[in-house]
Amino acid sequence: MLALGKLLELTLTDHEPAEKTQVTTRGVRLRWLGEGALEVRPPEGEDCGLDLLLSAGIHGNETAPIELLEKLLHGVANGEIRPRARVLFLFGNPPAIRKGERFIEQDINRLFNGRHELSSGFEALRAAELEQFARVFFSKPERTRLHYDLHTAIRGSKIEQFALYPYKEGRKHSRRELARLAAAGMQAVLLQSKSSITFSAFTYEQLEAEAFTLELGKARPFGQNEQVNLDRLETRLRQIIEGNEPPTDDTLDGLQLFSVAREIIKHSDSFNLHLPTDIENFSELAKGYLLAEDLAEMRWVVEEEGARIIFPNPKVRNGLRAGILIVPTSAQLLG
Ligand SMILES: O=C(O)CCC(=O)N[C@@H](CCC(=O)O)C(=O)O
Ligand SMILES: [Zn+2]
Repeated sequence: MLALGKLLELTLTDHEPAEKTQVTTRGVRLRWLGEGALEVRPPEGEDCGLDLLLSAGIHGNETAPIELLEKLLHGVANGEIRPRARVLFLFGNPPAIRKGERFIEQDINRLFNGRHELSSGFEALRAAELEQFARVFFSKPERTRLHYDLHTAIRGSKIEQFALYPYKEGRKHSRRELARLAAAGMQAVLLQSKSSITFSAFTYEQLEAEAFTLELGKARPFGQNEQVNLDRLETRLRQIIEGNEPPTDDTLDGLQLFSVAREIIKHSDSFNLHLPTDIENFSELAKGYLLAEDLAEMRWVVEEEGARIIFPNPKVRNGLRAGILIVPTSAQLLG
C-alpha cells in the first residue's frame, strides 16, 4: 500500500511524510496537505464530478469513525476502491486523537463559522485551518459538494445512528439527501432551524455543500468498537466514492424526522440539569418536567408534546449548549 494511505499512523505519530504526493497503479493521486489531511483525486477522465469531504476525530475520543475513514483510505491506497469522486479525508483534532480525549483546551466543534476568530489557543487555530482545507477543497466550480462529519456520542442512545442537518436561511433540506442517509443506515435526522458553529454548519452555510454531522454510536477507545456497526455506512460511502451508488427511492420510510424545539444553554456555574447521568439520547420527557435551572431563577420546563433530549451535558463551558430539546416533525418542508 502507498505510504500516504497510512494517514492515521502518520497522524498518531505526528509524522510529516517525506513524499507529499503519491500515485497508485490505477492513476489515483494521493496528496498530503498537512497534519491529518489528505486529498484523493481520481484519474483524469474517470472523475464523476463529486467532491466528498469526510471528516472524523473532530472529537479525539470518537474513534469508530476514525477507524472507518482509515479503512476507506487503505482501500483507495491499495487499489481495492476505485475512486471516481475527489475525496478529502480530514482527522479534525490530532493532538486530542493522540490523547484519546474529546479536546485539549476547548471543543473544536464550537469554533467554526468564524468563532475561532473570537478565541485563541490550539483548537482555535486548528478550526481556522480546517475551514481553509474545506474552503480550498470546495472551491472548484460546477461540482457537487458533500460533507459528512463523523462522530460518536458520549452516551448511549435510543436511536443508535442519526444525522444532524444544518440550517441556512432560504435553503431547503433535501429529500434526496435524507433518502441517501437512510440508505446509509441512519435511523433519524434532526433538521436544524438556526445557524450553528459546528464544522458541518460551516460547510453547509458558507461553502454550499450538502453537509451533515453523523452520530454513529457510543464513543469508545481505538480497537473497542465492535458494538458500533458501520457496515451500511461503509457500503454507501464506498459506492459514493466509486460513483456507483444505487438509486434511492424518496419515500423516507422508516426514517424518523425531528426538529429542534429549544437549545438548552448553560449560562453560569449555577446551571443544574435535572437528568440522570446515564440518560440515553432521545429519551422522552413529559410535559411539565423541570429540565434545568440556572441563576436568576431561570427555569427550563418542558412545554412541548413528544419532547426528547439529546446531548445533555452540564459540563460544557458557560454560554454553550448543554442539551437539545427536540420534537418529531414531518417531511412537508423538504425540497
Ligand atoms: O454526545 C454528546 O453529547 C455530543 C456528541 C457530539 O459530539 N455531537 C456533535 C454534534 C454536532 C452538531 O450539532 O452538528 C457535537 O456536539 O459537536
Ligand atoms: Zn463528536
